[in-house]
Amino acid sequence: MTDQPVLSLRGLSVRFLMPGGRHIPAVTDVRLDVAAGECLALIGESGCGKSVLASALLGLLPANAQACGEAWLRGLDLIAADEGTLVRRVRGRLVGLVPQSPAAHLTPVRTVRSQLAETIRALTNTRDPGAVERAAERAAFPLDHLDRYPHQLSGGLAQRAATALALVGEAPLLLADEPTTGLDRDLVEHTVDELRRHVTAEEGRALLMITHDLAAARRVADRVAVMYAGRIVELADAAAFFGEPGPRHPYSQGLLDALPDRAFRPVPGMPPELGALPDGCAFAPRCARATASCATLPPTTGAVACHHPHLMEDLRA
Ligand SMILES: Nc1ncnc2c1ncn2[C@@H]1O[C@H](COP(=O)(O)OP(=O)(O)OP(=O)(O)O)[C@@H](O)[C@H]1O
Ligand code: NI
Repeated sequence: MTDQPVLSLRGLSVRFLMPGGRHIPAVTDVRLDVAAGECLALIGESGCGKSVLASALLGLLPANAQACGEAWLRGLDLIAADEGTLVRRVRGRLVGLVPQSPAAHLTPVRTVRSQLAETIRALTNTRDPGAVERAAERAAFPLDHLDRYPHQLSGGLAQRAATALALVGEAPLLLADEPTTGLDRDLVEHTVDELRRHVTAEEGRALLMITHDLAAARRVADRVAVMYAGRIVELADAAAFFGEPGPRHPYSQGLLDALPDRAFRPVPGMPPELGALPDGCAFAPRCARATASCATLPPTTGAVACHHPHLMEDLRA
């Protein structure tokens, strides 16, 4: 195995072109790496750009979107790839997508067996019927449910079917966008544990998990990337972030304080309109630590984009 990251994002930005020549910057200047065997959780409030980033990696942005920057995966820049390359090499093969809503992602009129068989044929050229059962077993999908239709599955089993499909191509990057939405707590834990199980350095696989669910992120992530208004404002080791010394960006602290088992105090105010961002720090209007210096964009020194992040010493005090 090499030390090369599985995924390297360099200056990745996506903006939407709107009528009247307006632009909406949904993702701005994202730089991060995900290593083999690593799970990176991408967190942040609704509308901050998480799913747009995921769509950019799969070449599935809407027509009015413009992506720039680079996203390297096994020597291929996903942002520069044309549609043919995306179909032949990327979707399912380099990037396995675990969808947000498996029920909607699965084809309603076909059984799980037939959908798995088709994906296996398409991605691996295998017609061996045993391959379907092996694929189901990998995702702990029960074999006696293979002949069911998606609507006959519980939420948890639909999620496992979707995971089985995502794993077929042996993709080095698993991309999970809110894989636990609508599942109850036990199933959340089971689902993220299952995903985690497939992410090993030996297999050279990495997981980028987009989630609102900080408890799920805490359970499986090695590192956390916090997104605010399209930018990554903090990149941190998960143990330090969720445990001691805690997050350093005031927004990250706000997210954790909002948890029911912590202060249960929501981040004050609302996320900004992406089409009307302030010139400086986008979080400043909601930030108790904001000063005049926040009228300029914060530097990204270290892994925190903030003019006055919490200092490690203060957090420990
Ligand atoms: N087709 C589009 N046209 C214009 N703007 C869009 C379009 N799709 C998304 N956006 C903008 O991109 C922003 C980010 O959306 P995105 O779906 O990535 O949010 P998210 O972080 O995934 O939120 P959630 O947690 O609710 O899924 C939205 O707030 C919206 O302003
Ligand atoms: Ni989303």
